[in-house]
Amino acid sequence: MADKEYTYQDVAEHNTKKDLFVVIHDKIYDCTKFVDEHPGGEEVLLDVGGQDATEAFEDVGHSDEARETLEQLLVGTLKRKPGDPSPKAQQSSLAPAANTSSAGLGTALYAIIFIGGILGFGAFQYFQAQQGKEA
Ligand code: HEM
Repeated sequence: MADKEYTYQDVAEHNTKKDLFVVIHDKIYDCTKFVDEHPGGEEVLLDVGGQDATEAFEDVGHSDEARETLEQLLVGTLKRKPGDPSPKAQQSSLAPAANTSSAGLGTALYAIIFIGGILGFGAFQYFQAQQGKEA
């Protein structure tokens, strides 16, 4: 059932609280059972019912747990037809991950430079002390 293909027109028919599909990253999710449980409220889900909710979903910065929940709601993939809206926020799904990892690298680099500085300073002090002894 999860590999069923839906067009935008098919998805658009599922836009009520009793029958609620959303499109996120070109996958179709059936939120009907989830709508009452959504920590962000039913209103926001109903707003994007039957439509592409990629941007709305990503803008909130949902947790990994939310993404796991999402996978359980998967019912199919989007079948694009000419003239359909273009994919939304495709890159932005990658951007936060890329940013996080580069931020992590940045911190590590600072740590290495900092430790390197301390080691260098220690060596310098040691060197000076040795020279002092010789003189
Ligand atoms: C079917 C898709 C969705 C799932 C599975 C889902 C799941 C969740 C989960 C588990 C949370 C709790 C916080 C977290 O773990 O990140 C959450 C919070 C939230 N969600 Fe969603 N969500 C979905 C779609 C949406 C959409 C389309 C919107 C539209 C704006 C939205 C708006 C919010 C907001 C505003 C919160 C924050 C609530 C708060 O912290 O008070 N969600 N969602």
